[in-house]
Amino acid sequence: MSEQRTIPGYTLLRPLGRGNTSLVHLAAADDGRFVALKVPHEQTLRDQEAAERFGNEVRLTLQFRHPHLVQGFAGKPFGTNAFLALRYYPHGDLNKKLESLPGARRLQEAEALRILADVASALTHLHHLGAVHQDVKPHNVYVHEGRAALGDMGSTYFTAQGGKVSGSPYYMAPEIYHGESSSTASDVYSLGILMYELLSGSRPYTGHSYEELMVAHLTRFPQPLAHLNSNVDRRVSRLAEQALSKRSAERPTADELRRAMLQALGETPEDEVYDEPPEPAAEEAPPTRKVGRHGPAPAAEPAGAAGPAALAQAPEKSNRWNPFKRRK
Ligand SMILES: Nc1ncnc2c1ncn2[C@@H]1O[C@H](COP(=O)(O)OP(=O)(O)OP(=O)(O)O)[C@@H](O)[C@H]1O
Repeated sequence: MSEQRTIPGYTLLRPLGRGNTSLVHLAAADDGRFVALKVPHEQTLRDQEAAERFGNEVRLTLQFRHPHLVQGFAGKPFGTNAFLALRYYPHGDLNKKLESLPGARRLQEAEALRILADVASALTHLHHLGAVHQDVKPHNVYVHEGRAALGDMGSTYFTAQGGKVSGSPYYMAPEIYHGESSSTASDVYSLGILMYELLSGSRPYTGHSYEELMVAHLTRFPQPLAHLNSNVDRRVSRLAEQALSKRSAERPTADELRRAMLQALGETPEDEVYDEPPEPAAEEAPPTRKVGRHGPAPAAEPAGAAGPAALAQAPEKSNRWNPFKRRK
């Protein structure tokens, strides 16, 4: 069973949680460090699209460095020993935290603003690098001592290179429901939903099915945040509403949201500092594929294309591995 696999260099201590793609264990690395060790399910390794998604998460998590992105220490993108060693968050993800709150899923105002500012900071960084996260939601936010980090790079892609459109129905922007490309503005929409959720205690759009949620995102308008929580800073409330604009061009940037949240916390926002040069442009920029976890099934892999096993053998800098490159 995948759950029993051993990963050289780590001692598995106990399971932390199970997702669709992987089982996550608390593990001790040989250097003594505790990590959250993600090990893909056997099923994930057998399914080409799922395996590539895991490989994508490993590569990008190890590539990005930012105080508000979950840090990756080591990993192997493909093969039977595939894994990803991440910074361990003892309290788990933000969704768990919200579920454990008595009564409404509502945090203290300052705590919510700090988490949101940190997530906006992570998105500002990714967007600066030309990347779109595509899965901003409480399940993918980790909090320790009041500070948040955004995780799960499985669906992340560089816009210059294209990627599969994806998202989670409660947080997905109207253009994605329409089958259009995602963009940095789609991440801002998801962040807008998260702002509503954390600052009002409930999501702006609910539904019992994908279709109900789609209708809500495409046709309804949320109540002003200030009506749901009169304590919310006016500018934050207005920007949250703008972040949920049906038209992506009318949404603010992640950096505008970050600045507004910090100002609401009584701070003077500083510019984000970028140590990392932006990713060099791809030699070829294929159009975004309009498929994904919530879209139509992707086209079958043509014979002869490099599969996960072949890609696992590829050297780090080889042109053979590029999760965003369109396979002909
Ligand atoms: N760095 C971490 N520290 C502590 N717990 C973690 C960490 N990463 C993941 N977990 C826990 O493990 C569980 C599964 O993680 P996650 O949802 O990322 O799995 P996944 O299978 O990769 O995701 P998906 O379901 O989106 O494919 C979650 O409940 C989460 O709380």
